[in-house]
Amino acid sequence: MAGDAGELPELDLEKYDADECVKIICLGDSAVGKSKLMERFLMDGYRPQQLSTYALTLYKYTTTVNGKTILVDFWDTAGQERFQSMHPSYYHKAHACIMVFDVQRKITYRNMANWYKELRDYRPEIPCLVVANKIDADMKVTQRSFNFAKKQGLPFYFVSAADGTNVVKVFKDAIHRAVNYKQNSSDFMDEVMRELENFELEQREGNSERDEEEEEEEPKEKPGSA
Ligand SMILES: Nc1nc2c(ncn2[C@@H]2O[C@H](COP(=O)(O)OP(=O)(O)OP(=O)(O)O)[C@@H](O)[C@H]2O)c(=O)[nH]1
Ligand SMILES: [Mg+2]
Repeated sequence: MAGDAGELPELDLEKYDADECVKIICLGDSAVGKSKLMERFLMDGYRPQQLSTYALTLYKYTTTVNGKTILVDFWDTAGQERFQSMHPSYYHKAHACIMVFDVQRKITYRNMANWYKELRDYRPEIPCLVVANKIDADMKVTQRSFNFAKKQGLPFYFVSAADGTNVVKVFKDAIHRAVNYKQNSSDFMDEVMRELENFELEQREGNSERDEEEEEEEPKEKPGSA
């Protein structure tokens, strides 16, 4: 299950040979294009027709930031309109959030405030990026001002999952912000998590050094003892 992977980042780090692991979540009403944006970024593709995401989809992606290998867990979920809010575990240990609305549907923009409130209840300080999707349907919308992001002091992007406009930029910015947040956050629980991860890393490194020493120290067979 996806949740298990989120709870065992140290195993993932080894498996993917990564230095750091970050979790990025996506929020927004149903059908605003969350899954399509991920599809566009991760697969560089876009299939026009697709069912809603059923529950939770977890995508793994590795990249390099400042010379370090970063494993990114992208969490995509579905049908928020149907559920109104997300399960707390969705927010758990997230390092950045991409909030999406559909420029063609006003209600999805108005609901940004609700999503943002819920996000802040769980993750008061993580970077949040606001994304206005589907600009390909009517380029004139980019002349309009959507003040929600500005009011909250959040970065804002006009994008299109359909033709790819700004998609890579949003995701790259989100990854950089997530890594930066993870390394420098002053949120108390994050600091505790960071200490724990460092402690586990040190222990693992200690163990593997000891294993190597033990291998070297294996008694050599005495000549003629066989
Ligand atoms: N024109 C246009 N249509 C888009 C764009 N992005 C998504 N769509 C369409 O919008 C619909 C919903 O996209 P999804 O990515 O499934 O939306 P979602 O936010 O993941 O929806 P849920 O999984 O139900 O929460 C699909 O029919 C897409 O083809 C876009 O950039 N432009
Ligand atoms: Mg979806």
